Amino acid sequence: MTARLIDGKALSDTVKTEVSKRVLALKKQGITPGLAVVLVGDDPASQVYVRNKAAACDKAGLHSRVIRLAADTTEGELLDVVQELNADRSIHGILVQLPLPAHMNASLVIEAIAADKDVDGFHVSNAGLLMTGQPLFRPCTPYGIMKMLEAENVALRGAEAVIVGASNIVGKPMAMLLLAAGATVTLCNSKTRDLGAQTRRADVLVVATGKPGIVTGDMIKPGAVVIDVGINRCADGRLVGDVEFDSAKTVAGAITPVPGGVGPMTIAMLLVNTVEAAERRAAAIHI
Ligand SMILES: Nc1nc2c(c(=O)[nH]1)N[C@@H](CN(C=O)c1ccc(C(=O)N[C@@H](CCC(=O)O)C(=O)O)cc1)CN2
Repeated sequence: MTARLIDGKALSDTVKTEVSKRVLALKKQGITPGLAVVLVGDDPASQVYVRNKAAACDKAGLHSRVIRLAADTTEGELLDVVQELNADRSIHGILVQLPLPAHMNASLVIEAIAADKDVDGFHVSNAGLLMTGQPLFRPCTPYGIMKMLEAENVALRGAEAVIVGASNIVGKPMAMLLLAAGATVTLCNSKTRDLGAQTRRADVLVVATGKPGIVTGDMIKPGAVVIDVGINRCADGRLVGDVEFDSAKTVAGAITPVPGGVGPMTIAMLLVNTVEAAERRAAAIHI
């Protein structure tokens, strides 16, 4: 058996085309959705992601503003930039690219972003709204995964969903979205005993640990849908996921590739959240 490939690149193009139609409708009302991306330091991967976010905005007709700050910027200086963006009417969405340099408290910075511009969905009030089933912004990676599962017609009601990795930006919000869709959710972490015993129960398996090859084919239930969130660069320059692709594809029913799976969907859903923020503001003006 060879698993069906879930093409995140193709689906992200479809989502971005939908976004550009919504942007056009807003422009007819005199509103151009604006996204501000703040990058602190010179992490090479973050630079690529930020460039790709700005390019995706330009292509879909959104206004983007990238603010690049030196690695030795103080937390206070960064908080001042965030406050300026909170007050800027041309900006509907703000994100601070993670990871931040070690001398900064990421939670403090995220909490400084106005919750109604927090298009990453990381602010505590947005995490709370998601947890209580009234999401304002769904975090982009889990939101993109839900879109992929929907596009693949994966039945989630009553399904066993196992998530490996309990981060605030992927694992925990993923658990909330799958739970809301009716799945029975198991959230594994680095202390989980006998990880394979958990993953082998999964109809839907999401792996987001940053550990290349942590899940191998023998840890997957035959026919399962496997979503690989990991993006790890090997010494030879190749990108690999957290799932050992060659052994997994012989067992899974469907699997996301790396690259070309979850990553492109993260950026597409960021555009969706930004347009939603602009639409909400437009609706508030017209009430
Ligand atoms: N503020 C945020 N920081 C980070 C987030 C986030 O959602 N918000 N997620 C990740 C990084 N990330 C977006 O920022 C991201 C990662 C990967 C991709 C992507 O398209 N990957 C490509 C491969 C790209 C490459 O060549 O390196 C793929 O998988 O096909 C997009 C966005 C951490 N930080």
